[in-house]
Amino acid sequence: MENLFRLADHDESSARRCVVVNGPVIVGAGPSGLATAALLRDQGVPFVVLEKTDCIASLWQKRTYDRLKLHLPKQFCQLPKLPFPEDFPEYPTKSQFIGYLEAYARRFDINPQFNECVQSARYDETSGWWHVQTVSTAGGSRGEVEYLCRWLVVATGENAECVTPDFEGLAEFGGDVMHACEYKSGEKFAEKKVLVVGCGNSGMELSLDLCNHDALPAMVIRDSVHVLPREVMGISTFGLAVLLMKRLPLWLVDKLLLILAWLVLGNVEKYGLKRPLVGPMELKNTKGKTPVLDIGALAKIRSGEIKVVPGIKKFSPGQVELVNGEKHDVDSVILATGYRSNVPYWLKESEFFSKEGFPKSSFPNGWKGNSGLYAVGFTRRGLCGASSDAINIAQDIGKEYKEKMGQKKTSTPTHRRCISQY
Ligand SMILES: Cc1cc2nc3c(=O)[nH]c(=O)nc-3n(C[C@H](O)[C@H](O)[C@H](O)COP(=O)(O)OP(=O)(O)OC[C@H]3O[C@@H](n4cnc5c(N)ncnc54)[C@H](O)[C@@H]3O)c2cc1C
Ligand SMILES: NC(=O)C1=CN([C@@H]2O[C@H](COP(=O)(O)OP(=O)(O)OC[C@H]3O[C@@H](n4cnc5c(N)ncnc54)[C@H](OP(=O)(O)O)[C@@H]3O)[C@@H](O)[C@H]2O)C=CC1
Ligand SMILES: O=C(O)C(=O)Cc1c[nH]c2ccccc12
Repeated sequence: MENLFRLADHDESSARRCVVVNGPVIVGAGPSGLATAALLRDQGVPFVVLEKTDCIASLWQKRTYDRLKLHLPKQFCQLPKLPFPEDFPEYPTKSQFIGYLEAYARRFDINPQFNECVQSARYDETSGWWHVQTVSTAGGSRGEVEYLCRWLVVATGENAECVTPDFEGLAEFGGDVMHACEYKSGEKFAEKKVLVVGCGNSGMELSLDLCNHDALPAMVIRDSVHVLPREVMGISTFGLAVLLMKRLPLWLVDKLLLILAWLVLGNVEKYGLKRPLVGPMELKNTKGKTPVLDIGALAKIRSGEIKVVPGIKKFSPGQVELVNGEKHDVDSVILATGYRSNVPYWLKESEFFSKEGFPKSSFPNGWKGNSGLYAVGFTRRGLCGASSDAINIAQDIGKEYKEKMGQKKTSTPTHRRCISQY
């Protein structure tokens, strides 16, 4: 805590504390927050990382399934300043990636304040300080803390909250219902009829995992989806797309990807996988909708082991009714219906962030707002987008921090609850 001036209330055991941070507060200890912290550490800028769970990279540690692997080649997923170990495979496993992130935090001496959930953050124009309020998520009563800082880095991620649509009759369905983020393995679903709602990478990979555990999955595709092979003749489709995008217009890259997909996968529309009218990379860039990088689900769809069904009309006890009128018996439902940002719940700001909780300016301009506000990891470009933001942010804050340090001592905030300092 060498980087904090702690301003305690009347006594240490009191429920409210006020902490002045001589540097940025980073909200979230996922890959984005860690990358930003590492680059700040490298420049000698002090910071505090606030994390609502009890570990780093909670999405990866607590909210993903056992057999998950990165689906982009490793060179697109490593964070700045520390490459993956040489013996990592092309597509690292979840546990390898978590091990790498743990080592990353250790290497850059990043020690987040765990179990502190940011509930509100607002900028005080008069004083020029951000007021960041947290509440303890640990058992017991460590109480609430207010952090005061000049810079606020939002690193809470694009996947902070689960999207769980409100289907008619779901409350009466009676079987197991879970979101994809709670799914660990298909083991307990053997011989069960499982309805997987959604056909993004989660829906596809969970359906495949269910098949591999002898379950009977049916996957809901309510509209359309781009499925691409993860590799073409041993070359990563994503890597190829990145290379092509440097030289060719997006529409042409998309045309080439779709030709390749057709050559490798054939016509997937006959299995119910209607392609969107907009190309895969354009759709990712404009709507954030990630194309599916197939790791084997398509073969199971072809063989009929994964059934494809249209949108849901409603549920009834033990059954689902689809928009085409068909009714199916179902044992369990897995909602692979995506995620959303949680920024609108806590950040009191509407100039830089949209009401959906994403920066209004698109990549590469969405990392810096006004009054010392920053966003890392909201580019819809996965881990490589997060690294790019982190580099920009750390450079910018580093420069300002050094300027401020060069000036005369800046005023400490006057705040009614901040009565002492050390
Ligand atoms: C299943 C899955 C697989 C993926 N695979 C890939 C891949 O292979 N390659 C790739 O490039 N991208 C992938 N992604 C994209 C993913 O967004 C990134 O991998 C990465 O986790 C993003 O990092 P982040 O730090 O921005 O967000 P997160 O990893 O979500 O971290 C945000 C952190 O902020 C914390 N937090 C949230 N709200 C608060 C709050 N109010 N107060 C305090 N703390 C808070 C959370 O607990 C969390 O620890 C995948 C996503 C998912 C869901
Ligand atoms: N191995 C890996 O690296 C993996 C990576 N990921 C990544 O995680 C992120 C999140 O992926 P994912 O969880 O798949 O979320 P997505 O947002 O990509 O997909 C959500 C899916 O749910 C569907 N859906 C939403 N609401 C409904 C509804 N009411 N009825 C029927 N369908 C509905 C959507 O359909 P529609 O398109 O019509 O809205 C879409 O098919 C992505 O970036 C993905 O690439 C995920 C899994 C594995
Ligand atoms: O896996 C994800 O969620 C990503 O965001 C990684 C990613 C960024 N750009 C893409 C384009 C095609 C497929 C995956 C990605």
